[in-house]
Amino acid sequence: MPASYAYLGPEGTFTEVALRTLPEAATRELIPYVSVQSALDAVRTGEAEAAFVPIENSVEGGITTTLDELVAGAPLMIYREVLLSITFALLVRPGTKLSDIKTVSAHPAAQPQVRNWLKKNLPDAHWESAASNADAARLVQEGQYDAAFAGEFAAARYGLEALETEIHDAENAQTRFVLVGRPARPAAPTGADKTSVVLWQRDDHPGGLRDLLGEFATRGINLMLLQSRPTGAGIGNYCFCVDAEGHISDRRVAEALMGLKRICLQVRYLGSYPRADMQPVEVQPPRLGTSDDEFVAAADWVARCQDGRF
Ligand SMILES: O=C(O)C(=O)Cc1ccccc1
Repeated sequence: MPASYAYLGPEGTFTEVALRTLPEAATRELIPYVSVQSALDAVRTGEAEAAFVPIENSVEGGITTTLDELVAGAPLMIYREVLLSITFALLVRPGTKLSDIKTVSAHPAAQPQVRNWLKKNLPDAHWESAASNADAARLVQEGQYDAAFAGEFAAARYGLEALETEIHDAENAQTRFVLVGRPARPAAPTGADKTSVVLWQRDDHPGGLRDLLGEFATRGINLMLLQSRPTGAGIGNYCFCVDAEGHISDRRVAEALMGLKRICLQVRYLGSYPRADMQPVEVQPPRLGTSDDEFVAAADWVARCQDGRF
């Protein structure tokens, strides 16, 4: 049996479409799971080699179920990311008219992307959350709901028709997906990489978050995501999910992680992987002293001082 990738199913999700854009997916068995949790569990138990799940969208931010799964439990690592532009179709059983629709369903992350359209076109329709957009389509096929927001491509799979297409409140809405596996040596740097970590503060004090962010700022590292998630230990207790430009093998990134390790209660490394947009990482101001060579030279100098060879 070939190694398998678990993904947020059932068949016909945006997740499946995004997964199939990865060359390595062609050589794996792709297995749909009913939820992000179950797909990631399959990785943790060794049932699947990796799982492919949505993690962030440009309209609403982080997909919290995915972030929370990565933050807690046995450590996992992000290997790859994919960006997909998203527009929704309104899928119904053949013959259904707009005026027949009393209930609509989709994944919760779809709601902020279709809210204005719904208000204008179906102001009285009742929203029912589904485990995924394709699952909403499946439930429409079964007769549980009247309409689903999903990819137009899901219509054929579930015997539905698209009453409307190209539904999107925000232009250029994109969703980011990640391939998650068990911890392993990160892939070699490409020059266009990002590094994901979760940070827990040691204590609550004024400027605490600034101290964490300062470890990146002083080394010229730009951030691409900062999302706080409750730790579950009471109101006001948060950890921070951070995506930073660069690879752990870049000296400035490694030094920032060392700085964070010293000042944080806990740091969870979630991986270094190529950016989907393949934009080369440019060191941000302060540029002075943030290149690999300068870190090496400075470390050499300290070693020579310690040796009395300066
Ligand atoms: O992949 C899907 O179809 C999902 O249900 C997740 C999702 C939700 C909203 C936008 C893109 C992907």
